[in-house]
Amino acid sequence: MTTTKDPVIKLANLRMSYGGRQVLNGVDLEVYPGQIIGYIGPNGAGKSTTVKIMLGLVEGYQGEVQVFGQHPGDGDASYMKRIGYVPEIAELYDTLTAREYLTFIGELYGLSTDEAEMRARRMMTEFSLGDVFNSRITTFSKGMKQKVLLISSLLHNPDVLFLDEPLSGLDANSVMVVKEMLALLAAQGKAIFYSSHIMDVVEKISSRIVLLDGGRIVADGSFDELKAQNHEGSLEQIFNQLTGFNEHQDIAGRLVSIVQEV
Ligand SMILES: Nc1ncnc2c1ncn2[C@@H]1O[C@H](COP(=O)(O)OP(=O)(O)OP(=O)(O)O)[C@@H](O)[C@H]1O
Repeated sequence: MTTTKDPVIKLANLRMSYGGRQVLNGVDLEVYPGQIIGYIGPNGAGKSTTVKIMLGLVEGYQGEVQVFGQHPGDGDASYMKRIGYVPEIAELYDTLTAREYLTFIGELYGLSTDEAEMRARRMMTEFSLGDVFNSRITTFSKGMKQKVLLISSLLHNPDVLFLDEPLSGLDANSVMVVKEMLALLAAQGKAIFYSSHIMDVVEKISSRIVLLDGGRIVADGSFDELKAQNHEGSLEQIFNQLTGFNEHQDIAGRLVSIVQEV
């Protein structure tokens, strides 16, 4: 992919092993402002590991990692203020109210208390959660917690967003709001790393799709480019083809047989 802008993220020959087992086998990737990267791959492909390395949460990798020209783990974490992160499994502080939690997160990202609280309140209201701003997060439904997480990743107006299954638990109306919001943010120059197993959403929202399999990038391009290269109709079919998976009917049949055995 060619562009005149500098990459916000650059990975070169990124490798990582856990206990002698290689989980990243040389990942090369440059991400540019305005891109929505659909970052996909089978379970265990290495998606979360890559993201955690970029966030400075995992060390011990080999190869080159640059985020806004900085190297994670070099002691200067100032680039983190330009990043928003929605993890797949979140450690929300359930005993706090949404106001307390979001104000705390906003302050961590360098906002004043008043600014963090005001921005959080306004975003909560837009997500129809204005009435529960002062309620404890422990009382929230899964979708409500997901909205709080999304808000927490956006409070400080980051330049790069890492989103892992960001639509998890959201109702159909909220899904439309978030998809539209991501498109608007990308149009303003934000780079968005969108990791999900929901292929039809990835297909629609991504300007570029990166498919990781076995710790390697096996496809990188727009959906139309991948379609032209693979002669398949949907991203789900391209995913199946590139990851060599064509056994879903056999496996489903065997599972149903087991279910029916008793
Ligand atoms: N802390 C760890 N210790 C040992 N192995 C790990 C650790 N974290 C991840 N792994 C292994 O690294 C491989 C890649 O894991 P990773 O979580 O990056 O995959 P993923 O692509 O995000 O998968 P999923 O789609 O299931 O979330 C897996 O085989 C996993 O078991």
